Amino acid sequence: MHALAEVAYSKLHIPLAITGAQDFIKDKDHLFIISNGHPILTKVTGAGCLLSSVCAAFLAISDDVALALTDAISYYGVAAEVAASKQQHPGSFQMAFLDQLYAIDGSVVQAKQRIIRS
Ligand SMILES: Nc1ncnc2c1ncn2[C@@H]1O[C@H](COP(=O)(O)OP(=O)(O)OP(=O)(O)O)[C@@H](O)[C@H]1O
Ligand SMILES: Cc1ncsc1CCO
Repeated sequence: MHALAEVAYSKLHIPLAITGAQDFIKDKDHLFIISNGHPILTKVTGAGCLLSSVCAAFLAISDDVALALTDAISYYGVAAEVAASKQQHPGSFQMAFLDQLYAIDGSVVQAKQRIIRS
């Protein structure tokens, strides 16, 4: 994935995000690697589509695409972790996740986010 991010950026020359167990955000100056989230997200249809919408919301209020994507994806992953600590089955998790996207604030995200900058 790290190599894919580098190759994709070298061809496209636009900021990009590749999501999965780890998330890679690449632009001209930065590579951010996020290790938040939870495997149960793969059991919920639309988790990637909803993340795209969350990214759009963060991008709408930021001048820096890579930083906005990093903030959006780490927030999303932290919300999933908190929700998964409360609900372990996909249907209940989906509701708990939506609740945590509403409930968590910046201090929770800052305390739990795992981001490597390189
Ligand atoms: N194994 C995992 N562990 C932790 N987080 C994960 C895992 N897999 C996906 N995620 C998280 O789930 C979210 C959605 O990413 P994912 O790569 O699953 O999207 P997608 O494949 O495009 O989704 P969709 O199935 O909706 O098309 C991201 O925030 C990502 O970090
Ligand atoms: C293809 C598709 N249809 C509903 S959700 C989804 C995946 C995007 O998250």
